[in-house]
Amino acid sequence: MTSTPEPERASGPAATTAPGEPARGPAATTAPASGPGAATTSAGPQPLLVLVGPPGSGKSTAGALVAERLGVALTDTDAVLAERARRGVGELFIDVGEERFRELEDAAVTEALAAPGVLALGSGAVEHAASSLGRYRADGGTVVFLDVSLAAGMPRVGLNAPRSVTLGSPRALFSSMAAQRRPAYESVASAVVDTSDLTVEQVVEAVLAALPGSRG
Ligand SMILES: Nc1ncnc2c1ncn2[C@@H]1O[C@H](COP(=O)(O)OP(=O)(O)OP(=O)(O)O)[C@@H](O)[C@H]1O
Ligand SMILES: O=C(O)C1=C[C@@H](O)[C@@H](O)[C@H](O)C1
Ligand SMILES: [Mg+2]
Repeated sequence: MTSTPEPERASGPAATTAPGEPARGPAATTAPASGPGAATTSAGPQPLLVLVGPPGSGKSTAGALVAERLGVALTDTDAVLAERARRGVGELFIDVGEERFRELEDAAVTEALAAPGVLALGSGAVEHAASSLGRYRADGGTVVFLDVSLAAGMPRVGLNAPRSVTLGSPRALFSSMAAQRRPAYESVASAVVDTSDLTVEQVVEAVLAALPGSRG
């Protein structure tokens, strides 16, 4: 049976060291894949944890550092799709259209949920992936919803430019997309980390604290 307990809300860690330079544009899968990363169930290997959340919440950046701390590989489904398509995900999305993009993304998510390490999902993947993430959690997996406020997220994704009269407001688009997806993020999450006022290093600590058996 799928159990979906209420997500814990992790409060920010009290003291942190200065953050390292956040990683940008991670490869689809970063080494190493050894060490404690091979969470395995009777159904086979699965990631130690999965990160979901809106653009700019830090899934790729914090995910790479969490994977490094755990000594395991990071799989980033956006990077997998970009590598396979030999172009950026934004470009792929426009070239093939959303329906085909989601098919490719669903396949990448299914594969990644059967591999060890840390998994960062594309922001839009969660709506299609809810049932597979439910099974992953029922098998003991950890899904962390990295949340971010509009005010903190917009500058991170470079969408804080003034409103364009012809194209409309990126802020309004970001806001309505985030609101539409929030229930999906919340429903799949075993823990929530609000990253709005946290450094990347604090986010990493909060994510590590959400792992079962953590003393954080
Ligand atoms: N806690 C943080 N504080 C400040 N900046 C951050 C934080 N987390 C991430 N960033 C910065 O925000 C930008 C976006 O981060 P990142 O690409 O990791 O987000 P994402 O959740 O993977 O987004 P997307 O859904 O678009 O892939 C990067 O420039 C990153 O350095
Ligand atoms: O928000 C979205 O729908 C998307 C976000 C990116 O992470 C990519 O997964 C893709 O560009 C779609
Ligand atoms: Mg990302």
